Amino acid sequence: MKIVFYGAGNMASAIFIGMIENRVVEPSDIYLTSRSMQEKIMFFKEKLGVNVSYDDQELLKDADYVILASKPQSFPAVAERIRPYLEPKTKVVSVMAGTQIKTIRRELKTENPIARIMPNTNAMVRHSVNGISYSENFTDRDELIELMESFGTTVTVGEDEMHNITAATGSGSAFLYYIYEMYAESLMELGFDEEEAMFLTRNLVIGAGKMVEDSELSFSDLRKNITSKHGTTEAGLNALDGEGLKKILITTLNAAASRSEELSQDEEE
Ligand SMILES: NC(=O)C1=CN([C@@H]2O[C@H](COP(=O)(O)OP(=O)(O)OC[C@H]3O[C@@H](n4cnc5c(N)ncnc54)[C@H](O)[C@@H]3O)[C@@H](O)[C@H]2O)C=CC1
Ligand SMILES: O=C(O)[C@@H]1CCC=N1
Repeated sequence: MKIVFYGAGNMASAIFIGMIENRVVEPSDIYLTSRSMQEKIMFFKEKLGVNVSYDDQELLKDADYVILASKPQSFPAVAERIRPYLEPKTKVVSVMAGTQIKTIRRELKTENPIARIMPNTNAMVRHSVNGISYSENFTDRDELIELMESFGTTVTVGEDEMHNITAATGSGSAFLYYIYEMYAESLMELGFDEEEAMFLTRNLVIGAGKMVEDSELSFSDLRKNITSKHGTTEAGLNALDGEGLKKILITTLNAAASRSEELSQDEEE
């Protein structure tokens, strides 16, 4: 198998590290390239044993998959590199938020099968949620799904649903991290020093995550098990509801999904 990544940043590295650690590919199956010779990419070569090249012809020769893992704004430059050497057998897989299949087809000037995936950086710990949608001619889907399930779970969606998946799970962990960040800062307001606030928050989050993983209870039942009548938790939850937490989250998710739609419209102009 030959899998070529254009881009070796946060998302690409979470994917290829996930695939290698879970042994669905050999490090020698992975080929990386980036915009410039970067220390980071050489680190991956030395640490993991993956291939690194800046020769597009060599990279794309006999490739089974090419993974588009740059920012959407860099895609025209990436497409220029790929276009001359893309072989008919190579399946194109994009992780770029908001870049539509028809745009990828147009920029690459190709009829090759194209899939869009929307993973998240939890791929590093095998817990990415991967939205996936395909061009009609992407018929051989099982192999791609197997590759993706090595670093998480896969949900097949229509391309128009990608905006919501991008908001919900592509960006979603950043929203949760931000809440943890704000929680730690709020503990400092309560009187803990920074080290204590980070220690307490980190262990709280790890413990809650493990409870979600191990327990069969719903989020709501887990919460209710902590909430005594007229107790401290109830007082805190009432305050949280009073501030309109759900409304804040709906606004957050709508903003992210709308930005994904905007990105897909920008490219049509
Ligand atoms: N970071 C995340 O959590 C997620 C990111 N994505 C998508 O993944 C893509 C990459 O995001 P990140 O990894 O966070 O960005 P990043 O900035 O960490 O990495 C971007 C990579 O693209 C490379 N690149 C730029 N121009 C290039 C060119 N002309 N030729 C070859 N490589 C080139 C850069 O050298 C770099 O390695 C974005 O399109 C984003 O929408 C999707 C899901 C989650
Ligand atoms: O912020 C972004 O645009 C990318 C897409 C999903 C997560 N990160």
